[in-house]
Amino acid sequence: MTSFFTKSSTNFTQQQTRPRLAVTLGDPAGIGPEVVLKALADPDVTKDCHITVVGTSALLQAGLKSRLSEQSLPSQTKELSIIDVPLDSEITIGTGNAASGAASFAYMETAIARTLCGEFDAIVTAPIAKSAWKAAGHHYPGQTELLAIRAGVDKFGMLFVARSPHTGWTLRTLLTTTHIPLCQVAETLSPQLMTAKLDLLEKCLREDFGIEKGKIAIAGLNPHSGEQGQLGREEIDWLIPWLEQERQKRPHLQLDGPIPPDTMWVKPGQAWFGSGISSAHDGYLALYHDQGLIPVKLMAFDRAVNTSIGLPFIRTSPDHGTAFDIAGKGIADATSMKAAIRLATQLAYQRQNCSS
Ligand SMILES: NC(=O)C1=CN([C@@H]2O[C@H](COP(=O)(O)OP(=O)(O)OC[C@H]3O[C@@H](n4cnc5c(N)ncnc54)[C@H](O)[C@@H]3O)[C@@H](O)[C@H]2O)C=CC1
Ligand SMILES: NCC(=O)COP(=O)(O)O
Repeated sequence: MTSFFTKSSTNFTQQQTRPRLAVTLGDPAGIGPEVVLKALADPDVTKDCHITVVGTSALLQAGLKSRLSEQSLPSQTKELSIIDVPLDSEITIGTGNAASGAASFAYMETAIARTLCGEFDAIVTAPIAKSAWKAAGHHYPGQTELLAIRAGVDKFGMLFVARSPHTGWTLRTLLTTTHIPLCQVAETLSPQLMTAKLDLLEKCLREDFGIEKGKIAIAGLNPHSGEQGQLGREEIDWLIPWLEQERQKRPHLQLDGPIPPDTMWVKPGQAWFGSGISSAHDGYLALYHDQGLIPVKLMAFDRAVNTSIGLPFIRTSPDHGTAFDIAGKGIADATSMKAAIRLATQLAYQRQNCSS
């Protein structure tokens, strides 16, 4: 199995228990059911974990009967373990709306409640449409925030993890702010928020990826990190002083920054495509959604995994969305969903190792 881990072993032993994963179907009008079925048909993805699908059984049956069944899929849904969440209203494939939003929200609530009761070690979520949740009356910026609220945590993060198929190097990008309008980014960023995210990233590198003395790159906000105040003052006013304080507090870490946001991605790009792994960082702290996710998706759209850190359980998800434009056509690529299941499995084994 492809490993996301740089140092720790991923050779699972007989003594270890296969992690129990709840896999939600996401928005049923999107490609979620398709990528879940395709992932579950791959024995390399399923061999080290026990998967229970949380979603609408009838949808999976329909998926198996449709042209999706021309692909490699589990031969029958009875081979799958499913928690059936029936639909209240009919779904139109390719159209996210109140009905599809109500369904994907119900899948999440079911998976979260059962995980909090101890039934699962991890939740793997297929994508939802935030607008469909809103249409159904559920006002959350996304699944990450719902998970954090239900788990009762206020310090949590959205981390994207991807392993290069070219070099084996792993890109880890944490977003400081996530689903807010761009015009609110500067006012939302603060030294306190940055410290909270750095705490999460340091802990995650250490506990989940076995990296004790991490090298972390921190982006600037403005072009050229403000060009000494000429192109924006956030770096001078608080980002550089904050970073200096953090360097004193965390001498075991190498904290580089604020790195001009455009050039920050040159070294990871080289490490991803074939040169210069040694000068790349173990973690990248981006200040806002698109600053972090444009490079992630350029390098690794087909395989990056969105991981929620800071929760009392593991949660992973593919990096892509509902892809309504191709839903029902049988052409969705399940590589990122497979990577999400693999990473959840590996994190669960890693946590078993830590607690034994
Ligand atoms: N984790 C989650 O729940 C996420 C949900 N979304 C939601 O998805 C919805 C659509 O977002 P978009 O920005 O359009 O991004 P998207 O990822 O759904 O689609 C972008 C483009 O990539 C293609 N694509 C996406 N996944 C693919 C796959 N597995 N195989 C082949 N092609 C694929 C689509 O056909 C489309 O052309 C939005 O409502 C957004 O909020 C977006 C990202 C993550
Ligand atoms: N762009 C990332 C994203 O939309 C993740 O959303 P969610 O997993 O919090 O629903």
